[in-house]
Amino acid sequence: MSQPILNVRGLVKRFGGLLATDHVDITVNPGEIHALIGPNGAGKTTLISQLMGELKPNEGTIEIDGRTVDGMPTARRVSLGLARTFQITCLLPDYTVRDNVAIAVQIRQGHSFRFWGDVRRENALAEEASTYLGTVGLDGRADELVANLSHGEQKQLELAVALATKPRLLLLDEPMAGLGHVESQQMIEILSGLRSQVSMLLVEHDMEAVFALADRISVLVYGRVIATGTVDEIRDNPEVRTAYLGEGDELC
Ligand SMILES: Nc1ncnc2c1ncn2[C@@H]1O[C@H](COP(=O)(O)OP(=O)(O)OP(=O)(O)O)[C@@H](O)[C@H]1O
Repeated sequence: MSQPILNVRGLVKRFGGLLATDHVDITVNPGEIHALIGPNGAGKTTLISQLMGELKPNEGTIEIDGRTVDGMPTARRVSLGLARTFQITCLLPDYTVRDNVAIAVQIRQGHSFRFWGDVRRENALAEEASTYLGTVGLDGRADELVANLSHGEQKQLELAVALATKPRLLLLDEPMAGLGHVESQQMIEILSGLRSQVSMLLVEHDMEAVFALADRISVLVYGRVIATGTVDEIRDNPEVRTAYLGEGDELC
């Protein structure tokens, strides 16, 4: 079997006396969507922040495509193919949809944000940006200001911005958060369509989305991975039911 695109071993993060990440082992294989679920405060966002290099672990090691990235700054991890989306969108509201993606393309190409004035004149940037907007179903909204987008459209745009960095592994922090049913279905379709292009670690509370998308699921409780398995294995796991949902509840 080919080596994992992400290999995390024994990752520990302490906030004072709180063990937010408790010796976490997790892998994401090429082409895999690996969902990470768990109750509020389980440590999911803390884990993603450590993968991106935004938070320094106390112990453990992280490999991307067989390469140890411990101590590497975020920008170098991005250049190795890591990208994240956020629970709360992180976009430039006063710029157009296309410009938000074009800026990400420009930064990927090694230009600094301060050369932003050139972006509008750069047709190649705009064309590449349009490709990513097409992938997430926003091609018809390219000239709209971000501030005028619905919450669901902003989530789609954030995904396009992440794709513009040409990631090999996408870290998705609750892409369904705040979406209505129709928008969630749309996001599921978009992510499903991306699975041949990019591996994903999907942090999500929406179990319908998790079950529709995940090849494997890991369950995090109080910072510890209590189970990893296929959708069926996790759905039928009594420890998961008890720890995650409480006795008697169903993972539906
Ligand atoms: N910077 C910080 N300083 C101190 N404690 C923190 C910090 N960041 C997170 N925590 C704590 O670490 C634990 C894990 O938080 P985290 O946000 O990673 O959980 P989560 O699983 O992402 O939760 P949610 O599903 O609500 O987003 C929580 O108890 C949280 O209060």
